[in-house]
Formats: sequence, structure tokens, C-alpha cells
Amino acid sequence: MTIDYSLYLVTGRDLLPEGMTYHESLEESLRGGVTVVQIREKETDTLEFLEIARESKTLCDKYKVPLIINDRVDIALAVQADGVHLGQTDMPVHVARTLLPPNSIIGVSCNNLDHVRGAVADRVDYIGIGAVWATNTKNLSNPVMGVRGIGTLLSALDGTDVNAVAIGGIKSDNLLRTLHGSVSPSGHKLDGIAVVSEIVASRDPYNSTRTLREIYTDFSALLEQQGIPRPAPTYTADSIKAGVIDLMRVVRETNPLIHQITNVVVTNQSANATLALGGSPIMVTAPEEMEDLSRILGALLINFGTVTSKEGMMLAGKYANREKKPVIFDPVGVGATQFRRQTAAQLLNNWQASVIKGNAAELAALAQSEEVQAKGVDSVGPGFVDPAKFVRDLARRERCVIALTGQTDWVSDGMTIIRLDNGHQLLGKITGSGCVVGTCVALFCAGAWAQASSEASSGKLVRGDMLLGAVGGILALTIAAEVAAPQAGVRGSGSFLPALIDALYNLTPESVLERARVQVFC
Ligand SMILES: Nc1ncnc2c1ncn2[C@@H]1O[C@H](COP(=O)(O)OP(=O)(O)OP(=O)(O)O)[C@@H](O)[C@H]1O
Ligand SMILES: Cc1ncsc1CCO
Repeated sequence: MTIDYSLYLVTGRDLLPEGMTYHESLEESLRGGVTVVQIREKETDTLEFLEIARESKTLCDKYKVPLIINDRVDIALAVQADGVHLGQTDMPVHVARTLLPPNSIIGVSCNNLDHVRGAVADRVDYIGIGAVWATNTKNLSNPVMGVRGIGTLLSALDGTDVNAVAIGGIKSDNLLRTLHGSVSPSGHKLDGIAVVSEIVASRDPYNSTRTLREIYTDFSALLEQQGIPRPAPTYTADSIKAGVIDLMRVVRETNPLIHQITNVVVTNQSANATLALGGSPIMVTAPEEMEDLSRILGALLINFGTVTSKEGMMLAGKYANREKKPVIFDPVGVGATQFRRQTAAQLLNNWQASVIKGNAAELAALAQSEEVQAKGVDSVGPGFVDPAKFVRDLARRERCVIALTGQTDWVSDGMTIIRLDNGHQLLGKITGSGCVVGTCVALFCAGAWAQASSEASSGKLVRGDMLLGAVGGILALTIAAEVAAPQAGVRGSGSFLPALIDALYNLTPESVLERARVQVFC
């Protein structure tokens, strides 16, 4: 039997809001579009469970939705349910199979690779993987694995026809993030998501279900679109330059608020660079402020050069994702310490970056490559043998734009690769030039966000062309450096910095068009 796992409801009567009957809640969620129903009644006596199962079966039949019973093979048999869902300590799959009619659906809960391998060997129909997020729902005491954990387990399903549903704390405000992030490095995706309290505890289960359905459908439509090859070439060097000067105009006209959680070394120069290019900086770190800020900001920059509030970084990215705002991540010195490696992994598990920007050593550490070595926050040595392939592969793995900085800058969204050859060697002589690149990228991404329509971002985790935003930010700073360095007052790196801010302030579209050295590879 083939079933649509996309919106899998797990019931739990203990979560029903006061005044809402089980029957009413289930019927409303079926009307709203749940595609599978699992009844989970851990504490209920057999007779009561049987009654609930009968009532559910009648309702599910009415809406032609399959009914799965948690744990109790006898109840599934008694009400002729479509299948059972088994936990790791419930009846073994092969025993359940001998008891159930042929073609019954069998699903198993998995929270580690051994569970998944076991389920594949047992030829189950689907696995439930979780918990994705922390949850208060009773009976869901599985370890929280985050979207990256889900992706790792999905790898073990490559080449099989076992379906996968993620479970644990999935709500309308993290669904898109869950769907985008829960992908294995080989590209294996979820077949559905299981929801408990967002629907069962809702006073309006019909509309709660519709909202989840809409998000799922938009995401699926986007995936289908991505399967269709793009007409090549989508970008040319000229279209990139024209797009960048247009973003420069949008930034100056819209004066976006750029929220920057950055390091103490560069905070002042980053705020001044933001103002010089026409944006408004806000450099706050307190976790309590993140939700309010997410609604008004144009882009968020998270630079962990000096981590002062990990919680603030966690929340800021989460809320920015919810608002489809650009999130620029600069994992400064990520390879330098174990703490930094762990923090980067935790942050990327919590939110989706729109652009990850770093020097060769930082991006190598993020990609777990030994090819480039670090000295604290600096990159040492000649860099990657094949930087174009490196940025493209990392962009595919992280499903975001990657900007690799250095004497030559490389940017990719996983399809297009762009090489940029502007800059000046004095940029390497001031601290935090890479950090200010991150600020400029955030500004141009905010411009891209302001320019895009909300319809065009349907199903996407961020609104606007982040590839163009990343290229724009890099070109603005590197071209400003070329303009600043030969100025009469510049006698070394000390006087270079204020001249650089002046050059950002006076940057003209003409000088960007004239100087930009852009090469596009598709
Ligand atoms: N020798 C150079 N010639 C031209 N441009 C350079 C040179 N060095 C750096 N740049 C430019 O400076 C910007 C910052 O790059 P870099 O890779 O040095 O950052 P970073 O190492 O992260 O800096 P920091 O850690 O100080 O913030 C890049 O966009 C790059 O184009
Ligand atoms: C020097 C330095 N140390 C931590 S962050 C930073 C700024 C450049 O990355």
C-alpha cells in the first residue's frame, strides 16, 4: 500500500484543549488535510483504547486517510487498522508481521543509526526519526538530534524504499527549517513530518493543519522546480554587475537595519561601514531582544570572533529564519578550538544560514577538510587546490551560499560559481577586513531581501537572491579598498582604515561597474 506520509498526525488525548472532544479535534484535522493518523494511547486501558480506535477508524475511513495504531497489534487487528507503529521496546517487527494481514503498514521509531539499519533489514514501510527539536510532549523522551542528526540517519536509507518521517517538536514556525535542514549529505530527504501538539493542542485544529499543509506544499513545489534544469546561463558577469549596482541603490534607498552580533574587535568599524554604505547598524547581543529585532531587521550577521552570548546567537538565527530574513554566518577562527567547532555545529543545527562567509582555513574547518591550516583567526598557506569545486560542494552540503575570501574571492550557491579578483593587499594588514566583508554581505543581502517579493520566496527559507547579495558585499568592500589605498593621506594600514570607510561612503555605481572583476562559471 502506498501512502502519503507528508502530514502525519500523532494523537494524544491528554493534550486536547479544554472543551474540545477527541472526535471534534480529529475530524477537524482530517478536514484540514492530515494524510496519516496514528493513535498513541500509552496509559489507556484496552477497552477504552478499543473504543477510541473504532471511533478513529470510522472518521479516517470517511476521509480516506490511513489509520496506524501505536504499539498494540491486537487493537490494530480488532479495528482493521492499516498498520502499526512500533517503538524499539515494542513487539519485534517480524513477530508483528506474522500476526497482521499482508500489506499492513509497519513503522518503527528510530533515533540512532543502528535502529535505522535494523528497520531497513526488517523491511519496514517507514521509520519515524526524532526528536528533531526539544518537546514537552509526553512519551517523546528521545534525544534531541536536530536537523543535522536527521540528515545523518537519512543517509542509511539511501538505495532503500523505506519512507522517513521526522518527529519531535515540529511546529509551523520551525517546519520550513526542518524540511530544508533534514537532508542527508547524499541528498536523501524526508517523506513527511509528524506533528503532535501543534494540531492536537490547538483550539482550531482545522486551521493549524491547513497552515502546516501550506508550508509543506510550498516547500514540495520548490523542490520540484529545483528538479527542472535552469536555462543556462542564468547569471553573466554583466548581469551580476548590473544586479550589484541595483542592490547598492536599494540599500541606500531603504536604509535597512543590519543586526550584527559580532566580535568586540570589529564592532565599531563594522557599524561605521554599515552607515557608510547606507544601512543602519544595531550591534546587540542579549537573547531577550532577538524576537522583537527579527521583525524589523533587514539582515542578521552572526560573527563568532569572540563568542559572548551563544544563546543570543541561537535565538537570533532562529527568529530570522522564521521571518525569512537573510542570516549571514561568519565562523571566525572556527578551526582554532574545540569550543568553536562545537559552537558552529550547534548554531548550524539550530538555524539555516543564508550565506556562510569565511577565509580558507575557516571554511576548511567547517567542511572537515585538512587542506588548509589556520593560525588563530587567520588562514595560512596557499589555499585550496580547486577553490571553485570546494565552494560549490560546500554550498550543496550546507544548502546555502558560500563565500570564500582571500586574495581571490569565490562565491557559490551550489550551481553557479563566481570568481572575484578585486581588493588590495592592505586589506590583509588591518584586523577584521573579513569581518567587514561579512557586514557588507549582510547589507547587500538585506537589499536583495527588500527587492524580492514574498511570493517569489514561497517554500524558501530566505527571501531574495543571496548569491547576488554575497557578491555585492564583497565587491563593495574590495573595490572601496582599491579606491582608498592610493589616496594621498594613506601612509600605511592605520590611515588605510578611515580611508576605506570614506571610500565605502563615496562608492559610486560607475566605479563598481568599471572596476569589478567578475567571472562566472556554471
Ligand atoms: N592580498 C590581498 N589582495 C587583495 N585583496 C585581499 C588581499 N587580502 C585580503 N583581501 C580581501 O580582503 C577581504 C578579506 O579577506 P580575508 O580572507 O583576508 O579575511 P579574513 O582572513 O577573514 O580577515 P579577518 O580575520 O581579519 O576578518 C577579502 O574580500 C579579500 O578580497
Ligand atoms: C583578531 C580577532 N580575534 C578574535 S576576532 C578577531 C577579528 C578578526 O577576525
